[in-house]
Amino acid sequence: MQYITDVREAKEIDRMTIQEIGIPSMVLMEKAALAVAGCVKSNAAPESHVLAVCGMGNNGGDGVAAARMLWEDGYPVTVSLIGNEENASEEMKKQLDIARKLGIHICTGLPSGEYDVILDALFGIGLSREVTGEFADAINWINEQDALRFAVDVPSGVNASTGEILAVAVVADFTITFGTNKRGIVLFPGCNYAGNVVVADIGFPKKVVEKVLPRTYTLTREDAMEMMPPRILRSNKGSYGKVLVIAGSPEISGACYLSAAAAYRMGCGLVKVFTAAENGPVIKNLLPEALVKTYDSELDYTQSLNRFDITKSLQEEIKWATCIVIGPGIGTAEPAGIMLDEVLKEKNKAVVIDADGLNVLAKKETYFVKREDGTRKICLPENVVLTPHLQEMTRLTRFELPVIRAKIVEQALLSLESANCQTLVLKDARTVVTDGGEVYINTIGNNALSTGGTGDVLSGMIAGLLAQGMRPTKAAVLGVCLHGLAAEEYVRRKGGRYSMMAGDLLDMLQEILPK
Ligand SMILES: NC(=O)C1=CN([C@@H]2O[C@H](COP(=O)(O)OP(=O)(O)OC[C@H]3O[C@@H](n4cnc5c(N)ncnc54)[C@H](OP(=O)(O)O)[C@@H]3O)[C@@H](O)[C@H]2O)[C@@H](O)CC1
Ligand SMILES: [K+]
Repeated sequence: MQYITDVREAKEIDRMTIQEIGIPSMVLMEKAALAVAGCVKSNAAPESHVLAVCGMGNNGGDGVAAARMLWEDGYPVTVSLIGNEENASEEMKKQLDIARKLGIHICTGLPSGEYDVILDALFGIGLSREVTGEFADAINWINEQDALRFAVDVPSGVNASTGEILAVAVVADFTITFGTNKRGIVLFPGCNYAGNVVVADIGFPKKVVEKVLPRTYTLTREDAMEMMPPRILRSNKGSYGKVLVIAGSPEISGACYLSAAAAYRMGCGLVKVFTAAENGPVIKNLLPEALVKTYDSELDYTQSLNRFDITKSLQEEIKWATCIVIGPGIGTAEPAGIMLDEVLKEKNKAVVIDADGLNVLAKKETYFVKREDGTRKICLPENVVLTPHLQEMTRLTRFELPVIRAKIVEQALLSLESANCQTLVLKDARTVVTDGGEVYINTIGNNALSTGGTGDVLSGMIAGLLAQGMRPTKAAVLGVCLHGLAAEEYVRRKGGRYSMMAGDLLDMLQEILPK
């Protein structure tokens, strides 16, 4: 597991390390600078002419120190100072003093001349507002140069918490970030500016990081493999749970197939599909391993007798199941709403609500608390997992799409508002999973996933894990991570991002899951 910090957490780790543990700020800075210089030496030619563009905070101090280390190693180096030196931080003043005593070339403002390497040390986690004036000019100039760009801690101009661009930002080839990865260079659009990210250990004590306990984390492939539920030596199909997939409508059959097949592929013992009668033969043909139960989609479900029948039939299946998926391809007609209400009466079995299940949910005021500004908080119990993409999220919460896009972690948390309620899987290029407490940001996967049906596969995968006894949030995190790994495996094996279809993920699961 890798912690990802926002600005507040990163500053708190700095503060505690310096003030409570007693490691001097200059020691941390020297180590940060060593990491930057090391990254330059590993990636740039030995004769490279280096320019360090430095602001007046400690990020600038890192830049001056790294420039000095490269200078000691024989690189021709220039330091360019942007901003008023009178406002420089104590550490920055000390670094400048050292560099001047050594005779390193320092200029005020942007230099003329050409450089092979530029260190971007204008702003790090101290960036506090939009970039304007000479700072914006410097960033634009840096981006125009034909040089390798190394960003110190964070590309200047990127909000290190949200990934937003504060007017303009450096487009780096490498970012050397200190101690922990930063949320702003994991999330879009910030990650597009960071290039290759190196997380450098500069000596923040583990104890401090654990005490600050960053809220956000990500997983590696190894972490995911370790989280997999165990396979028992003496087992049978009853040992790994039963998934009920309530999905499909007269017009759509593929979604419930993909979801059901994915649940099986994740290792659950039995899958039953509850679907419109029109889908019965299709599912039996595509997935003979699944049990199938159907309802008559042509009946009038405003009639209480028909409502009673479908509810009764569904109740039996809910009783049978270990966990339930509702929504893929289910449509928004009357039966979908009746079935969703029935499923949500279940408080002990895990329930995944996906796709049209979410659109139906969005129309039911009883599951939400309205705020004065018209937005809504989702109020469902902790056995529920919701898997909206951003558009579905706007329907659920009434948050505006650009706001969710810009602040995906904050908006996910705001929609739940308190810990230990339902799990939210907010799907995007960086999917966020949270139950209101910890936040997982998925960094695995690729844009091959941007195709119809991949969401149905995900809902089935999560259910497959839930059926094997995983807690909702853990199952959601692991499902998202494995879903990304399957897409990466496809690209690795087939060499392209264009051709993948959702069904290919099912085949890739066979490749990536533990043998
Ligand atoms: N603490 C430590 O010991 C360690 C810190 N480390 C390093 O320090 C970095 C954090 O340093 P930091 O806190 O000094 O902030 P930093 O990113 O340099 O920016 C602050 C400066 O920018 C200015 N400013 C802000 N926004 C602006 C804008 N839009 N436009 C114009 N000016 C703007 C702001 O000015 P002011 O807001 O006061 O006007 C101030 O001058 C961190 O990312 C890491 O690299 C490492 O060495 C490890 C040890
Ligand atoms: K920077």
